Amino acid sequence: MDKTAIYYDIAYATQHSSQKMDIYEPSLDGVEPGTLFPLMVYVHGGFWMDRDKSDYLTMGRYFASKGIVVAVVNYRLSKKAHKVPVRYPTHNQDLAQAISWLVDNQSDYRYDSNNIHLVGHSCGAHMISMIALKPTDYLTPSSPYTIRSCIGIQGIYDISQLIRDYPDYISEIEFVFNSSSDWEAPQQIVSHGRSDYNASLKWLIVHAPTDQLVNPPQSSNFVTHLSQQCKYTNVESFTDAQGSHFAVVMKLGEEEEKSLDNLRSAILTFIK
Ligand SMILES: N[C@@H](CC(=O)c1ccccc1NC=O)C(=O)O
Repeated sequence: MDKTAIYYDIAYATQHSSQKMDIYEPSLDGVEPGTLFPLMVYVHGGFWMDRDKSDYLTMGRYFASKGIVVAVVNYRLSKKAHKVPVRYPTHNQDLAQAISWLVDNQSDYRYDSNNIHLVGHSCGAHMISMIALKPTDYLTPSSPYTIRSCIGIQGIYDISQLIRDYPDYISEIEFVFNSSSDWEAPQQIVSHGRSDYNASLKWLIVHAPTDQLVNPPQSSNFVTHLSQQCKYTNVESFTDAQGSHFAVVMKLGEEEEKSLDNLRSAILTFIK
């Protein structure tokens, strides 16, 4: 029996109804009292404008069944229908508020806020990387914390390059940004060095060669940037995953999806 406890719709801020997350807590059966689990913060993709935490229910349950607390975060989305536009970098600021909330409220849950792992898919990988490279620009918790690793999956890291490679995307994501200067150098993530807050931060950069929506050089170039410009010494690239841009993460928690066994175990080994 799956004894994962799921806490739905926990509000981490009060400016907007999207500022909520679902927290999956592993069963405490057979676990020594006082044990603190690692915390995975999962950030969904959807081009900063679509999708929802509820798509990741099986993924949350899966990693919780392996002894990880999982927080699947929603953030304000840039919707064309919004009267007051939500624009970049609001998404990053919401994610930062979620992480800060998790650090400050750790005593209510069973995770260790010195053992945080950020996982982001597609634009979510861009979001976690922005925060991990410049944590003090974003994070404001009042308690100590350590982000130990970042796992980017089918990530966007270089928006200018993405638009050069897929010119049609500009009309889709234009309204996410105030202007192109939001993503041109020097604001570009690939122009950022690291801040020296956490030199031992580990990176796992995952990209399936079968991704048709975001091309794998986004990831391989970011790996080079992290090692050469940022001088991170623990950067791993993982390309042994099969599936479309979204299938890789939507099916990640389905154990019957054998083609994702390698990725599941790579992530577990990386976090543990
Ligand atoms: N908004 C659309 C498309 C989308 O998200 C997307 C399309 C091309 C490349 C990357 C995408 N998403 C990244 O977060 C969707 O949710 O499927």
